[in-house]
This record gives sequence, C-alpha cells and structure tokens, in this order.
Amino acid sequence: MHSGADIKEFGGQMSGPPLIPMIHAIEAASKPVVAAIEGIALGGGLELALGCHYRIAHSKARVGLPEVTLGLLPGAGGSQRLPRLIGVPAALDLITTGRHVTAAEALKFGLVDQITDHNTVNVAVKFAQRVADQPLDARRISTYPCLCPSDVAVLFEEVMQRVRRTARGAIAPIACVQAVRAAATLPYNQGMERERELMATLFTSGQARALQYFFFAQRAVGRWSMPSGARWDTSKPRPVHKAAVIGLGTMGRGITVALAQAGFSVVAVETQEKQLMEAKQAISGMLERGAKRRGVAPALDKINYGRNIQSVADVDLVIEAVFEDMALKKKVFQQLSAVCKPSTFLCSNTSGLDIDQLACQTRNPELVVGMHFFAPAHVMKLLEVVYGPKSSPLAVATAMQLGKKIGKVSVAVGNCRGFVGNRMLKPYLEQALFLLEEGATPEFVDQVLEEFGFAMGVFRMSDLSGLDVGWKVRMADGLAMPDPTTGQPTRLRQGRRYSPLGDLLCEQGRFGQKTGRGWYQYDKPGSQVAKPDPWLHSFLDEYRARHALVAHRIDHQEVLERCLYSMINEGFRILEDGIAAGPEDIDVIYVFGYSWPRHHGGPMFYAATVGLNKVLERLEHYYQAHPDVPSLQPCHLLRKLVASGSPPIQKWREVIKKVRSQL
Ligand SMILES: CC(C)(COP(=O)(O)OP(=O)(O)OC[C@H]1O[C@@H](n2cnc3c(N)ncnc32)[C@H](O)[C@@H]1OP(=O)(O)O)[C@@H](O)C(=O)NCCC(=O)NCCSC(=O)C[C@@H](O)CCCCCCCCCCCCC(=O)O
Repeated sequence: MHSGADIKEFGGQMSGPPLIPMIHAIEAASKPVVAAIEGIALGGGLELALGCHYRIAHSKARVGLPEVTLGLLPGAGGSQRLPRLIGVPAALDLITTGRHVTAAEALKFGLVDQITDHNTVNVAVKFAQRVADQPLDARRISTYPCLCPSDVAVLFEEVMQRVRRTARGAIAPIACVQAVRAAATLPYNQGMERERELMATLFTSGQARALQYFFFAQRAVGRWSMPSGARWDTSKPRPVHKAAVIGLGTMGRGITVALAQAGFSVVAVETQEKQLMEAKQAISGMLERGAKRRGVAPALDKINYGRNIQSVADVDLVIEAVFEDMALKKKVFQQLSAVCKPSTFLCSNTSGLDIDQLACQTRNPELVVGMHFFAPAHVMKLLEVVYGPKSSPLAVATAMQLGKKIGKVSVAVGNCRGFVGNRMLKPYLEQALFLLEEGATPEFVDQVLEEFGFAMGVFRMSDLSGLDVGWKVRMADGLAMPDPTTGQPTRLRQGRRYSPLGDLLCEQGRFGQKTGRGWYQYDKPGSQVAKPDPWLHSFLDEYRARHALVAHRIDHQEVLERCLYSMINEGFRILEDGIAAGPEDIDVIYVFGYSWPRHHGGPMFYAATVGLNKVLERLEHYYQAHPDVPSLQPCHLLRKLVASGSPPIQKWREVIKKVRSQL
C-alpha cells in the first residue's frame, strides 16, 4: 500500500530519498523490476510503479494519480509516463480528475500487466523469474512514443475548454492538461522539465495549501466532540439494521434512496395516497438509474412502503422528513414516540428548526438528534448531525456512523436556528439583497460570486431552490408582512435593516425556475437557462425610487467583501457559541453543502488566507456605513484572534477555548 508523498511534509522539509532520481534509477536498471501492487498505489506510489518494468496488481487494488485534488500534478514523472503507457485521452481523464481506478480498469487501460487474486508479491516474484531473460528496452516507459490521436491539437483545445469550465478557477487541473500536452508534444526530457516548472508553481500556491488543508479537514470532522466533553473515540454507536423515513417529498425520497442503496432495510411512510404513489415511482426510478450507473442490481426490495406510521414500530432509527413546520413535526414526534420501541433513535431532517423542542415531545429525548441532509439527499455528500441539549453521545455516534455508512461526510454541530450552514447563509443572502437595493443587479452579484468559484451565484441558487421556501419561513417569523400602519413593505424590522425584495417577488408569483420567473426570467417554468429580466431591472428602479434609495456604483470588491465577510463573521460567532467545534467543521459544511470552491479551502480558511486583520478592518468599515446591519459588526472571537496576532488556523481552537471559558 502506498498513498504517495506525505502531504503533511509539503509545507516544510521533505524526508526520504528524492523520488525522481530514484524512479529513473529503477527504470534504468539492467535487471527487471516488477511492482507488486496490493491495496492502493496513489500519487507518488503509482509513479514509482510506472518506473518499474512490469506491474502486477491484486484484484482488490486501486490506483490513481490524485495530485490534482491536492492542488498539484503528478510531479515525479507521472504526467509524462502515464500518457506514454495508456494513451493521451485516458491519461488526461485520470490526471485531471484524480479519480481512483480498480485493478480491472487498470488492466483494461494497460496500466498493469496482470491482476491476481492470490498473494501479489508471490505472483510478482514468479512473474519476475519468468521474464528475467527478456530484454528490457521495450519496458522503459520513458522511451515510449506518446500515442496521440491525429487531431491532438483539437483534443487538447477541447479538453482545456472543458477543464476551465469545470475547474471554477482552480489552477491545478489546467496545469495537469499543460503537463500532459508536454508529454504529447515534447521529447521525454523536455516534458520532464515542463512538469517540474508547472509543479513548482503549483507547489507553492495558495490553492495547494487550501486543498491540502481541506484534505485533513475532511478527516478531522470525523473526530467530533460535544461541549459536554463527549467524543468520537469514547462514544460507541449502536448498530442500525432497519430504518424508517417519514414523509416522501423531495428530501424523504432522496434519504430513502441513500439508505436503500447502502443496504439498509427501509420503511418509507407517506400518509397521502397520491404522494405515496408518486414517491414510489420516483424512488424506483432513482434506484434503477443509480444501479445502472454502478452496474449493480437496484435495491428495490430493500424498501417497504406504507401509509400508516404504525408500520415503523420495529425500526432502529427513524428520519422524519415532513414539511418544514414546527407544529406538524411536533405531532409526528409525539406519534413516533408512542409507536416506536423505546430504544429507537428519532431523527429530524429539519434544516434549521429547534431540535430540543422536538426532543421534548418524546419519551426519550436523549435519543433525538437532527440529521440534516442536503438536496438531492442521495447525491449531496453533506450531513449535519445536530445535537440538542438532551441528545446523548450514543445518539450522535449512531447518526454519525449511519452517515458514514451511506457515504456522507457527517459533521456534528450544535442546535441553533439554521444550525451551521443555513445560519451562515442568512447574512450572505441578506447582503446580496442590500446590494440590489443600493444599485447592483442580480446578474452582477452572481457573476462576481461565480468568478470567485461558487457553482452558482446567490440569485441563481435562490431561483433554483425556490423563492417561496424562504418566504414561508419569513412569514412564519412575522417578517414578510407590510407595515400595519402604512400597508407598505418596511425596510426596518425589529430595529434592523430588512429587505422585502424577495417577499415582493413572491407576492407576484415569481418563485424562481419552477414558475419561469424569479430573479431571472426563464423560457418556460422548469427551464434552467437564466436570462436577465428587464422587468426585474425596472422593478428595482421603482423600488429604489419609492424608498428614496440612490443607486451607486458597486464594484467587484464590495460584492465579495460584503457577502463573504458577513458570512465569515457569522462563522466566528458560531465558533464562539460552541455550535461548531472548530473551523474545519464549518469549512467542510460549506464545501460539501453550499458549493464553496474547495480551492479556497472553505470560508474560515479563506478568512485566514485573506488575513484576519483585513477581514476585521473591512467589517468595521462596512458596519460603520451600515450600523443597522448587526451581522456586519465584527464579533468578539474575530477581534480576539486578531489581538492574539492572527494565529494559523490550526491554533484557533486554543483561542476559542479561552474565549468560551470567559463567557
Ligand atoms: C490512501 C487513502 C485512499 C486511504 O483512505 P482511508 O479512507 O482508508 O483512510 P483515510 O483517508 O482516513 O487515511 C488514514 C490516515 O492516513 C492519512 N493519510 C492518507 N494519505 C496520506 C498522505 N499521502 N500523506 C499524509 N497522510 C495521509 C490521513 O490523513 C488519515 O490520517 P488522519 O490523521 O488525517 O485521520 C486516502 O487517505 C487518500 O486518498 N490519501 C491521499 C492520497 C493522495 O492524494 N496521494 C497523493 C499525494 S501527493 C504525491 O504523491 C505527489 C507525487 O506526485 C510526488 C511528487 C514528487 C515531489 C516533487 C517535489 C517537487 C517540489 C517542487 C517544489 C519547488 C519549490 C521551489 O522551487 O521552491
């Protein structure tokens, strides 16, 4: 097993013999060298194997060049040898995506010479004995011509365009294409020189630092802890064999699919007959399509459907996914508590309601946690596991383990309005609306955020999710109503600035993509092609005039700083409140749940990169200009971190601990 270079060493002194001369020496050896690949050979591990004259892999082995995911390229000759061995198109696929391939796929590519189910080393030794007398000249990959399709220039042009589009500003995938192009167009030695130059640029880049930080952050979130001191390594989960999902709307369907695909028996409950029929059909379709993609049988028989909540009596864990309404959810939790066996874990897929209020409806509040999935729930990697004041470590450990089993990256967070993800989204959305009031357009704000690397700007995202979702929440909160005295939408609520723009669009029936109109216009309801809408621009002009707002020129920097820094400030408050245990939790939530560009590491890592003093100074500046927007007021923890000399992100937990102990 070889997972490549030690990523931890990249920031400092690298130990061990230099890899490139070692691989050259192996390749130049006069005796045959056979690589025996057991487990995994990734990155430098595979590059070493490519320097050998033959490669034998165990059938369960996986190989790949994942450097691109760390902001790098295969810098020990991998970008030059792989295309010579398996051809340019296949090498481009593996190197620009970093995907791991199975031994069977590697054999098909010609990446390995043989696969075995037996002891790989023994098989490799026998193989070496067999080929001992064979000439080696034809086995040195660096001497191979690079097999290219005749239209190689067109191929690289197309690949480069595709990679640029999907990279969202990441530089490593582009450098990977450039390195493979060097393999295709230059002699080996010159190609190696190009690989070295490109690697040198990537190696010291901020993006590589961000991606390598994120690699460890993803793993760190598994080592969860609760303010009570309960931790991942001292809290044992209980096995879950049978689960139930209550409510088969969009979220419930996705959760059912995720559970069934992972092999769990699922009881799927929907009380409305018509909804149930539609859900059955939709779930079967999702399972069939997923199974076809993965080349397995669809897990249709894992699901039992029912209309009656009594059918969940014997399950180990229930995930409630009914409509986002506290009264309805409370009723469901009361019923579940009466119906289920006493040991059943009761979980809610609420995206921000109070878990404690739900726990209070049950006999065993310690078995209640939030399991907040992200739509589409069978696709999105993120799961927020939300513990309330009564949730037991057992319940958290069980939900975290279930998340892992269904392939999610699970992050344990505390209970507050919106938890981590949606709580931080609020100031971000709010700033975007204020920017419209002050003169920006939805397309400009979105363009800036998309150039930063978000898959979608805030307004395109709102149109996709449906403007009515937030509207209903604001109405329930008593926000989206006109001023009772004037009947006019008010721009001040509870002493704070409030933008009724979203409410006004909803009143016009503009709910986004589904109605064909929102912040943008669409050809027809359901279409995904957003076009700027002249109606919206006039509406904004009239709105500004009605409220005596003078539009001013808003630039790129102001959009980014106000949207991102207000969100980051909320992130610091979340850390201060103990809702997230560390900055890694927030960053993982934002990358996996909200399409934050991974090459910026996550919002908290980004803040560290920009410089905490700069974030503080800009927040102070904007807060002075907008004193009625409390989310712009720099929070205590941010000030404390700056006062402590802006320590590196890995040291923030120490400052957080101090701040919390003083509260
Ligand atoms: C390997 C995995 C698939 C295993 O997954 P699994 O789920 O089983 O387990 P975990 O992921 O939880 O891992 C367990 C544990 O191990 C840690 N770990 C795993 N891999 C590494 C690693 N490569 N380095 C360090 N630590 C690792 C992991 O963090 C876990 O520990 P933790 O405490 O965090 O829980 C999976 O782990 C995986 O996918 N790993 C990463 C594999 C990978 O990406 N490999 C590529 C590494 S990069 C590389 O190999 C580079 C090569 O191309 C060599 C380049 C040559 C260098 C030349 C240098 C030129 C520099 C030029 C600079 C010029 C500058 C100048 O001019 O000044």
